[in-house]
Amino acid sequence: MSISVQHLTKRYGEQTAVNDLSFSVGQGEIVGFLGPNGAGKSTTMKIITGYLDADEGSVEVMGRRVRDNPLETKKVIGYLPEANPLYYDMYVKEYLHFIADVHHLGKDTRGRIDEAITLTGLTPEYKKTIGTLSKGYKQRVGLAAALLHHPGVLILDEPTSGLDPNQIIEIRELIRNLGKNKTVLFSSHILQEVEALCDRVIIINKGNLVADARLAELRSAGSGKDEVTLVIKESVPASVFEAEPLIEQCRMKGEGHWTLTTVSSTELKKRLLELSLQNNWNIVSLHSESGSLEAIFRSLTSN
Ligand SMILES: Nc1ncnc2c1ncn2[C@@H]1O[C@H](COP(=O)(O)OP(=O)(O)OP(=O)(O)O)[C@@H](O)[C@H]1O
Repeated sequence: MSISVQHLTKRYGEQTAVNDLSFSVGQGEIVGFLGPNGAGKSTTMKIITGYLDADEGSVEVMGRRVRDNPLETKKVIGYLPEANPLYYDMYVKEYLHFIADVHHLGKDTRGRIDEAITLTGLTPEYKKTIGTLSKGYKQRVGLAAALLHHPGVLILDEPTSGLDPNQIIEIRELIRNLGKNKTVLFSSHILQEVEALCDRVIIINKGNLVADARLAELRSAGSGKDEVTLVIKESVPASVFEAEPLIEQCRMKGEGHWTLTTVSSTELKKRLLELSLQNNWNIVSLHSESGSLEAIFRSLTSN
């Protein structure tokens, strides 16, 4: 196993941020680490990378126990923290030199920097100071810094957060390429991204593991529940849907925009058409989806 997390618990004062969490990631896997805000993802990643100590449990990365060998483990891990701390006054190459020195890369420094710049697509921008780069390029600098020492494991905390759609696609491609010969654990709130990049997901909620499965397994496990999206021009109270036996859960996503969970989308759509006739609703759209990652994520993390 590249990463093995065993019974990890981390408390901040009274709050348990990570609770008896266990999972492992095999060599060469790209695994998505999901959970709502505050679920404990960053805390777990900081413990895996040796930047934070756990209260209980243990972590091994490529056979090294993180707590016993923090320096040794840092050599095999490339970490992109959520905040991506960078020195904005430094030139890109200057910063990468600084990181290379931290890793004692010695005579390999130049070659490694050029390689990381090429790999992360920084070539057109590397002559600038970091502070003048766009957010997407700053993220590439963080990734280049994480790659310099040729780590076998990459831990990326929300690598595409705050980027525009083009940058998201570019960074995603980059992660996909890096994942060809590295183990990658990355956190994200973008479920399509997770679907595009990985076969397996680990989902936590309030510090607890709620799913650790291949996407295909999750989808078939969740396929007993369908989601129907109804958009109507009229504004109606939730009680209209709550009174319907076919509807297990209703959520308003916007004025007249409803997401309804049911065991039978076919039956529910028929019923919604009846309701729209009875109440003179103007339907803008009515469609269903079964076993979407979004629906599964919500059902696992909604308490
Ligand atoms: N240094 C700290 N001191 C006290 N509480 C903390 C600290 N760091 C995190 N927490 C709390 O621990 C919980 C888990 O936080 P964490 O940042 O690990 O969640 P997350 O899943 O990464 O969230 P997000 O998706 O919003 O980044 C949160 O309730 C957070 O407020």
